[in-house]
Amino acid sequence: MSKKSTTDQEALDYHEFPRPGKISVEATKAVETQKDLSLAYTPGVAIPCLAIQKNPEDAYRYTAKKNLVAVISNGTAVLGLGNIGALASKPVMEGKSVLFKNFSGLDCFDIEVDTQSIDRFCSVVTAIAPTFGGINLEDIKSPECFEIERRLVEELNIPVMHDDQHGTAVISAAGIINACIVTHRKIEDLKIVVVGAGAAAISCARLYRKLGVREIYMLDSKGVIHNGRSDLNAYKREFCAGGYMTHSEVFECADVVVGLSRPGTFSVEDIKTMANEPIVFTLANPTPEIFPQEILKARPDAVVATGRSDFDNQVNNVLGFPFIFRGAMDVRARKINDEMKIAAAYALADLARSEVPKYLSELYGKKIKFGKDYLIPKPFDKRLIVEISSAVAQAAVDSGASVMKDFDIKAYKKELAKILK
Ligand SMILES: NC(=O)C1=CN([C@@H]2O[C@H](COP(=O)(O)OP(=O)(O)OC[C@H]3O[C@@H](n4cnc5c(N)ncnc54)[C@H](OP(=O)(O)O)[C@@H]3O)[C@@H](O)[C@H]2O)C=CC1
Ligand SMILES: CC(=O)C(=O)O
Ligand SMILES: [Mg+2]
Repeated sequence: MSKKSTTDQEALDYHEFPRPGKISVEATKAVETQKDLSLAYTPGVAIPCLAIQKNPEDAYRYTAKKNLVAVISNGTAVLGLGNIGALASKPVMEGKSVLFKNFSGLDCFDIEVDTQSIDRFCSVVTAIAPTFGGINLEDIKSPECFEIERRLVEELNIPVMHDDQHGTAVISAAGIINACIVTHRKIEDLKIVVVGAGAAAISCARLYRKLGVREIYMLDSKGVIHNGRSDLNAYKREFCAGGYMTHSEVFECADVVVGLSRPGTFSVEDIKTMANEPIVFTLANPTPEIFPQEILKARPDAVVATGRSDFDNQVNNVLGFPFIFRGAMDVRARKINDEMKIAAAYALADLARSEVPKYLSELYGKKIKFGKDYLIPKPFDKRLIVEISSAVAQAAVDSGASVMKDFDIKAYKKELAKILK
């Protein structure tokens, strides 16, 4: 497969024509007569306003809040492109909005906030939060993203999740669970190298530990993170290797490498020294740390995944955020906790191991079957919304993140199945 599956001009044309951008707003009520206008606007609109003033819960009844997510970025870590600014991040945020709508039926506004100050960013998000039923933070650089998410989760009573952290953690965890099955490994025996020590890397490594992984080495732009370094923030310090180790040493006999950094941060020479059937996830976007064909040339026994849509095994948070928010919002969870993330990871892994519907094989032009080249479901799998959102909703109810009474997962699954019909 060539390194470039689409041309730059195709990408620009897609975004420009037939009208600029990727999203629009649609009305859900008719406003065609004087009577409609009197109901939708003044005087009729005053009635739900006053109802909501009296009982804020009524916002979920009379407005679009229940089904509306905000994708919010300050453009400081856009894909792997770096700090390109709020405005330049807009195509990515519009893209996430489209994916919310198409894959989970959630409506979405993208909001680009032009500030690098944690205080200012949090006060903007807090101020606009009443509009939304959930807030997906996106492409905010580390370490600021950790403090931003912590504060907003604490302050707001709707689900807030930094997608690059937790979406990525859930999907890569699902990929690792299934790669272990394919290569006959136990998760608790894995030696994992995480290349990158930013938003995605730290949260992925935290989730791997929660799944039972004991041996994790992390690298940042200065090398291996170890006790002897004095330049580490508190988040990186969680992943200190005991003593000094070289870059090459951590790769020796490693079972898994997860790249969450930028192109070229590790090499095929590193992969050559890994264990048999190495699990190699090169997840930097848009350009992976190493392209799959180079990995497979050096190590034909490798199990490989990227974050991109044009290769097999797309380990990308698109498999997470639409469904995690759908499940969390439908049961009015106040938070997205670890139980919900772990439930999502196992549900994703399980789904990949079940028989693949014919329409997916037709869409991808080949027979798709669980194995080395199909570790993780395809984004167009219509069962994702049913299986992942229901697992998340059930975990929210079981863990107390939602106080919903009488949650009926069977009935909920039936409702979910109707969304993409
Ligand atoms: N597939 C997917 O679903 C996702 C992929 N990603 C991708 O992961 C990458 C990182 O994203 P994110 O965590 O948000 O960004 P951050 O800016 O938070 O983190 C980037 C990290 O890369 C590290 N890095 C840079 N150069 C090197 C190097 N030579 N060796 C080792 N580490 C290095 C940085 O080190 P330092 O701390 O020293 O600066 C930093 O820790 C991006 O390419 C992004 O597209 C992110 C989310 C989802
Ligand atoms: C996929 C994604 O969110 C990223 O690369 O930043
Ligand atoms: Mg992102």
